[in-house]
Amino acid sequence: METLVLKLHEIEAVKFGNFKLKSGIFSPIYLDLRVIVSYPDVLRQVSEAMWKAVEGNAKFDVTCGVPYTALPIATAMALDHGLKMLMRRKEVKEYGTKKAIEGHFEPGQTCLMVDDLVTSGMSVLETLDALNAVKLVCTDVVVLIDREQGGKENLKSHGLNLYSALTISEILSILSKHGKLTDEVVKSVHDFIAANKVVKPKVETQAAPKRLSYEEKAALAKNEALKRLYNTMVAKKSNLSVAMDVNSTEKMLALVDEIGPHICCLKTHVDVLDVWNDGVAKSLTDLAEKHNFLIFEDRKFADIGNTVVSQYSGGVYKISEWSDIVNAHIVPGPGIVDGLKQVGLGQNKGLLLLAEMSSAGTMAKGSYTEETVRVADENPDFVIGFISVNPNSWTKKSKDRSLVHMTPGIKLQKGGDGLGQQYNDPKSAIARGSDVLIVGRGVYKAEDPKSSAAEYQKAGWEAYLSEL
Ligand SMILES: O=c1ccn([C@@H]2O[C@H](COP(=O)(O)O)[C@@H](O)[C@H]2O)c(=O)[nH]1
Repeated sequence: METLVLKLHEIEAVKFGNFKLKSGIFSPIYLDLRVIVSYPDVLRQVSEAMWKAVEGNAKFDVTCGVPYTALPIATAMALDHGLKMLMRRKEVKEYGTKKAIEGHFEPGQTCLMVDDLVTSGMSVLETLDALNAVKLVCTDVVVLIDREQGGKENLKSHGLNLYSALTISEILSILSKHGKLTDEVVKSVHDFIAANKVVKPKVETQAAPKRLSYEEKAALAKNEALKRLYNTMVAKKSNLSVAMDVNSTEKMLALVDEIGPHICCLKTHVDVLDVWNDGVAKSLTDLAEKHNFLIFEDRKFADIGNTVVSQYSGGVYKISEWSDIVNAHIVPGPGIVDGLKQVGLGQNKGLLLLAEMSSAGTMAKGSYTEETVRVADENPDFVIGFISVNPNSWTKKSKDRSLVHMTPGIKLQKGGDGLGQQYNDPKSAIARGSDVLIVGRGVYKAEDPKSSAAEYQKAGWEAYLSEL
């Protein structure tokens, strides 16, 4: 440790003088660990010293560097000890994945936070918030230097154990022993530290808002179809919606009868069927009654208000007569919601807005997704929720916690279909804030669609219960 401290002093990562801090106060010591990236031997010694401080004390699945100074340190530690590492973004991008935490992990895994130094613990607590928001569990933090200004106590009060390779007192005593500091400087630093203890960090952690149960959402719901959906989910212990995208009407009806007991909602694409008439519509609504599920026609309306009125209520399909839920893009502007509402509200129907899509390269993201929240908030009587993929990353902007998130692109095995579809497994989708999982080929193309529906029902429901 002596060699490391002398080296840190030599490269001016630890400096003594009279330094104006961000807070405006003057400090006789200044720590600038950013410079160690220019000294690979020091970087390795630092990461090794930190590893020794935490090794055997903390149990964890992954590590996460606190941006920015600690990122190279965490990387060195990960490389030398074969640790899985995550990175926190300070600025969440408006494009791409919009992830605050980069890297692969599973919700519920434990994460060791890696920082360069701790004063009050504020930056660690900000990272803790970001990690907790994606359901990572954190109990331990490792730093190179504890400034002994109250950070350890503050972190403890948030349930975090702090491990440090060095304290300011140890640095002072090593440098003084080697004649690098006068007694006067040592005393001024001790006095400064004692006089500048930070008892409580100014930023309190924001616990991730508790997820509402389906019963709680039902109680808040302002729309009849939405209330019915949640009540059905609770009664059947199912958050599964099957997308029955087969072309044969006969096969569709037979399969729906088989899987009916396992679903809360059937999703249809009426325009892919080979036969459609009032009799088929009647068979479908009879099955919905027999097995107690709602019907969601995935029509994805995208026209002006006047046109969608006809598309929803008229034509060959007369969608409003047999479906409980439809969906729409907001590309045309709010007039599309007004048009659909004119038809559906009086008949207790509900509308989902396509906030995100599961397909690669989707344009439904960023400010477009956020605009759907605004449109939903303006129509609480008719808009019942969203087609979404990663709702936890943007729903904080919504006032209405009753809204439902229905997520397509679900399969027990992650992957794609070669045509842009991107699959997530039920557990990760629910952890990202989804309420209803939409499964198509995973069920209707399975060897035994009924068993497959039962399997997805169980996986989805267990994932939901584990989040409460
Ligand atoms: O973003 C979206 C919106 C809708 N879908 C529809 O969901 C199903 C998914 O079927 P799989 O066979 O499970 O891929 C299908 O009806 C799509 O039209 C979607 O996938 N993504």
